[in-house]
Amino acid sequence: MKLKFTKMQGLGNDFVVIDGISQSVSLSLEQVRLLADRHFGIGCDQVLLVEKAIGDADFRYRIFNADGGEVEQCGNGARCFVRYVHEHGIIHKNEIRVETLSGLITPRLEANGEVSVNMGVPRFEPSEIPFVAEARALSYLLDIEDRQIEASVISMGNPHAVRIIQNIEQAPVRSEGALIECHPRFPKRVNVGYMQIINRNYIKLRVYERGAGETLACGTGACAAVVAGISQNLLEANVTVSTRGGELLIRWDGDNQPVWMTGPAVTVFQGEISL
Ligand SMILES: N[C@H](CCC[C@H](N)C(=O)O)C(=O)O
Repeated sequence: MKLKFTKMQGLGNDFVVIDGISQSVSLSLEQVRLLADRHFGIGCDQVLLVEKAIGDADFRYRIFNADGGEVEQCGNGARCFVRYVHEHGIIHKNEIRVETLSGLITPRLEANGEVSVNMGVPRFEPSEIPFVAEARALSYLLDIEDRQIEASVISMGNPHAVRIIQNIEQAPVRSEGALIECHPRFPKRVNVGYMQIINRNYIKLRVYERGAGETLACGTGACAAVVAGISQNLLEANVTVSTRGGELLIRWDGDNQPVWMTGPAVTVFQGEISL
């Protein structure tokens, strides 16, 4: 099967984007892993599939981690998605409605070239994450090897554990993140964010992503970290999130309000691969 693809990135979180509308695409777990492989394939953190909507939205947006697993949501990918369908002339309106496994999101191309996305309402009930816990709490203690660590647990459609740390450069992102990702209290595994609060409108964040490892940026991780900080009265409604790949603007007005994310989306190159 020959597949046309477009390589894109949002703050260094990189994607192979495939048009599943003009091409008939059916990807096995092994084929996704090959596309994502940085030595034997194209290389990316996630593979994004553009499909016709099932309902009355404009598109369906399918997301596969580098390990081949299909997941519910991807924030940086959503910005690249709207850039992709515009650049390929598939649609011309600036705000689009996109179905994901976790519900509808509305990415919007801004006049200044950035992209804003309504990422939906965060969820906190353990059963909605999913997370094994007696009751909902602002943070939880997890047994990791010979110690206990504290984390907030939030869903942005996909599951996130958020740790508050004092020094982002010394955060045990890969060693501890890998242990939390597969912790038995997360039946579907979890993305693990390490947040250093600089002030009430500025944080630094690193994320060990489920199914991809540490990435240069994680859009849903930025949303989850800001929600965790605001929920604990540590942050204001508008927060700049500094990631290793650059800055995201996140806004959340609390309670049942949606989280808004604004940031860049860049096309790197196009190509064709034989699978
Ligand atoms: N690794 C995530 C999916 C990609 C999320 C991330 N790339 C983003 O920008 O939100 C998960 O397994 O839920």
